[in-house]
Amino acid sequence: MKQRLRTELGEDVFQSWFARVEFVATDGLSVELSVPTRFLKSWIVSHYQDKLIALWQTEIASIRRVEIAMRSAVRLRPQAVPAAEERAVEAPAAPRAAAPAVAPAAAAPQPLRPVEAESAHGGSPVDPRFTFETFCEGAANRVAFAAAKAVAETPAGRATPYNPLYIHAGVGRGKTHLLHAVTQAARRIDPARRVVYLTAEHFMVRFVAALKTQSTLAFKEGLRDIDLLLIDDLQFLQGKSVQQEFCHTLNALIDGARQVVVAADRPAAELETLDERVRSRLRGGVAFEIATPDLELRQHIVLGRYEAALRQHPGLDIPPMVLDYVARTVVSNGRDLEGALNRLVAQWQYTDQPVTLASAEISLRDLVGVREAKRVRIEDIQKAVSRHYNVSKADLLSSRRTRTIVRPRQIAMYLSKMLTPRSLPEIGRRFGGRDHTTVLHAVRKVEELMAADATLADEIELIKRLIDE
Ligand SMILES: Nc1ncnc2c1ncn2[C@@H]1O[C@H](COP(=O)(O)OP(=O)(O)OP(=O)(O)O)[C@@H](O)[C@H]1O
Repeated sequence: MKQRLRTELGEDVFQSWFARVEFVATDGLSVELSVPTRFLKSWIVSHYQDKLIALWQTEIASIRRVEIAMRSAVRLRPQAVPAAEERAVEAPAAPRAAAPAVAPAAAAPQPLRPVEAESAHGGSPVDPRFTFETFCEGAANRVAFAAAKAVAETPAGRATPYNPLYIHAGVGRGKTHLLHAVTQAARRIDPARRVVYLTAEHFMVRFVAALKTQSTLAFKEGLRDIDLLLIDDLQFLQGKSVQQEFCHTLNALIDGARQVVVAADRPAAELETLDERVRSRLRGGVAFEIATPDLELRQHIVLGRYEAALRQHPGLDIPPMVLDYVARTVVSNGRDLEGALNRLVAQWQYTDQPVTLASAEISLRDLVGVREAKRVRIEDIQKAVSRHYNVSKADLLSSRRTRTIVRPRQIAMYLSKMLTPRSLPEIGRRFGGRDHTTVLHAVRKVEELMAADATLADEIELIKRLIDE
């Protein structure tokens, strides 16, 4: 993989950013890599995440995410990473390199620590910088924010009326930030309250480990004996037995008036691979969406980040006009805003050139105006294709082999593979229980036809547009 990166990116870029990246593990869905410094992590995440995913997918098609951990943050490390030490490894001898690298989150004026390692409560690590104080409130997240605060402030042994509280939003809009904030505030307000924050992946890993060591009873009891359980990235909870166990845990906690908070990237009803019992239990609670940030919230986030960066680099100088430009043009989410600011700080830090509107325009080219892609569902594709070709959805899913139906069906399968993250077997299931090889054949066939027939290619483009609308 390193060799491919080197070829794709060139020796210089590879040496600057990837020479010290190490492979840690993969579970087929995500790949974990590690890097030695926070800055390197933030840089790779904001600049190369998609490229890494695409490269890994050429090796393992099911890969959906690449996660980058800091090597030293994986294990318990009680005190701050000395920023200067980070810089010493990081900085390609540059005029402003004496200043510390910008933190990826809106740091409060406190010593920066790496993500808190596995907590004493046995949960996943939480980032000490993700607090209510560093979370910017706005129209997009006001209700979720208020509900999250109410959860944190509710005394042990009681639950809010939002139980489970289900928070959903597209990438980078602050779900994890909010869950970490609840976790930390709840522990601070009442240290006796048993609070456990777990990513769905961590939940799975624990469960599988408990199965291996035949300690599932201890695992179950451990989870049912807590006051507040927060589960992040629920969309990654895979596997029948693990979902059943999660369902039992949900039932036991909610029925016992213990609070549960769940975050995911889409509404519960759309978590198609999730056990129906879990979905229905989640629907029994209250769901709030965090919407895309409006201009006011984006300005707020940019200023919060800038102030945090200023505390680290007292000489930092990014003109207000440029900050405003970032807030006005990077419209997708908090993560991209953070990435944009990190880039400008790095530009200031390493180039010795003033940050101007013109230079910002160049360095933020790929972030400007990017809107979050609409999540497309297989049903939307089936609907658009049946409308366009005037065949019924039942025909698309049927085993009829008439040419007028086979072609639209193949096109619908092709679009499902192109526009959704669903796997070939799953698409097959959603098209009347077909085998994954049938879907693969459809994808190849449509690609072949499109290459030979420009009219068909245009037609498919048109259907895509209809789906987007
Ligand atoms: N309202 C906000 N105020 C301050 N920071 C924010 C806000 N929204 C997002 N961010 C910042 O953007 C970054 C991404 O947020 P976070 O990781 O919480 O997103 P997420 O919704 O969990 O995304 P994903 O689903 O990709 O994990 C974080 O650094 C977070 O601090």
